[in-house]
Amino acid sequence: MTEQEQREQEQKIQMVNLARSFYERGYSVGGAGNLSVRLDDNRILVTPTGSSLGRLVPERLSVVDMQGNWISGDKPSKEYVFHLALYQQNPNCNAVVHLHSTYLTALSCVEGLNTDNAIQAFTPYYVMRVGKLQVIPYYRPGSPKIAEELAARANTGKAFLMANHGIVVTGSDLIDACDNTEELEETAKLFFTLQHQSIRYLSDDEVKDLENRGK
Ligand SMILES: O=C(CO)COP(=O)(O)O
Ligand SMILES: [Zn+2]
Repeated sequence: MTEQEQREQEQKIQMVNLARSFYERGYSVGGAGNLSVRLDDNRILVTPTGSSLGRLVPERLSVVDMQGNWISGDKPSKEYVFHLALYQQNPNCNAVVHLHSTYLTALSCVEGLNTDNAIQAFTPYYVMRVGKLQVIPYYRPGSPKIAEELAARANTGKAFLMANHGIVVTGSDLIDACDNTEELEETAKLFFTLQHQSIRYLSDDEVKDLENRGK
């Protein structure tokens, strides 16, 4: 096995393990959600369409090239087009997570969200990991319009709430994208938990101080 093949095998096993962990902790149900990661040679590893995140198999994960040609594995997720759009537009994006996780999906169904940032910061890690949560309009799952919306915003943030659908989060690698997603889901959970409280949001200065520090 070449070094590249070895690394690719490790990335496949990592995807299966992280996806199963999401599934086991209730972040995904049924066949919902999809993950992808950038491989060498302009190729993308993506979860197959219709697959449960709890039961992925390394050898069956799909590989597509940057033009969207299906190279190997099972048929790729119907959302692979929007995953590709993010990789094509943003060279720093190396992994993408899409989930219908409960609290973020609940938030995606709320009327009148601020589409520039659906959650104003009230905890530091939200700022440090994600920063802001833009909202893209509703399109049916698999619509090429989702890719257009994300391509236009690919360099403006890491997290995108898809109205009445779920969440898309990017990262520097798959672990980073998964950690960003978990932080965001937790933030949405806190947001609903605090619904009837008056929240002390972080001030602009407090947010700026965090933005300059990274995570
Ligand atoms: O979440 C999904 C669609 O938005 C799941 O689709 P796939 O099973 O094709 O990945
Ligand atoms: Zn979906």
